[in-house]
Amino acid sequence: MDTTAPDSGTTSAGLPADTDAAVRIRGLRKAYGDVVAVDGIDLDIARGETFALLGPNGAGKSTTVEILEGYRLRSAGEVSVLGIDPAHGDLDWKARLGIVLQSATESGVYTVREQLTHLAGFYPDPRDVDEVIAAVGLVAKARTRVSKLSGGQRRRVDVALGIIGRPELLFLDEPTTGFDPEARREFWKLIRGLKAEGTTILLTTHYLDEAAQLGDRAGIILGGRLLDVGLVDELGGASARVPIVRWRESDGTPHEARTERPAEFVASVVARHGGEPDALEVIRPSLEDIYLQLVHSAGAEAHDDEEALA
Ligand SMILES: Nc1ncnc2c1ncn2[C@@H]1O[C@H](COP(=O)(O)OP(=O)(O)OP(=O)(O)O)[C@@H](O)[C@H]1O
Repeated sequence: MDTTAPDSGTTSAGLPADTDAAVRIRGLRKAYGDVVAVDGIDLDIARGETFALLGPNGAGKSTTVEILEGYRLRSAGEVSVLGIDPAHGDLDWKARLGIVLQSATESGVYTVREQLTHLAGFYPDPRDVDEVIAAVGLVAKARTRVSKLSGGQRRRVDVALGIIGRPELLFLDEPTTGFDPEARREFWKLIRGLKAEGTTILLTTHYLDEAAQLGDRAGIILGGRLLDVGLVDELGGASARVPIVRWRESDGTPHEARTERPAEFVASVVARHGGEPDALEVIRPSLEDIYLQLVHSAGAEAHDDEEALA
């Protein structure tokens, strides 16, 4: 499986300066005592790309992302983020990153505007505070203390804090948790705008529709390993995307068939029924369907291997 971005060269030794790659990861491993959280990941993320890192709870997403952000030290492997090893990233390097962590903002005594103005002061070329407040939909709350905001509104403050410094690379760790559906769509618009400006984005999310909406490519991580990486529209390969026809027989039994020729198949079901079958639908598997399929079959394989060893 090729997990590297299509336009970046690979090397066997070291991590040469690669102007196209915002993130380069080779053989990344992280163990917490006996727990191996990340178990040999290779991945490139190209500049300007939006990459969605997906996987179940405990798969190793946050550990990987925190190593890239310089918050955690790796056990082994090589990593380069904007050309710098995050284990040795200085303040200039940090100023080029935007980070929206999983946990929400705590500094509740300041207003939204005060907090953003304060943080903007640390960056060489920050965005306009009021523009950012408008972009995250908090104009009406700009003078409100963060402690008085709802959970979803605080999350919007987190996103605002993550983008105020005009980052080259933005890390979004489950950014829309707690957002109402309209706010999520507004957030997607904001992210598309950042992408259009050339921002590289690494997104982790449990909302597969969000990954499908925003991601150019996605990777599925399970047990600390990358199970699959590809263009969002191609993940899982062609076989995972074969249309599904569902209908109910006259005795009420539900049926499902996968076919490359759904129209022909439906015609045969209609002919057999002598009319419209109950609850007929033709669907193309969504990213969520494909994700669940991949994660379940990898889980089943791991279980079979364990049984064979027992
Ligand atoms: N500080 C820590 N000490 C010990 N084990 C840890 C620590 N942080 C994470 N782990 C373990 O490492 C594994 C990967 O955790 P990680 O937080 O990276 O997963 P995740 O994919 O981000 O999960 P989630 O979707 O729940 O956020 C888990 O088994 C977790 O229990």
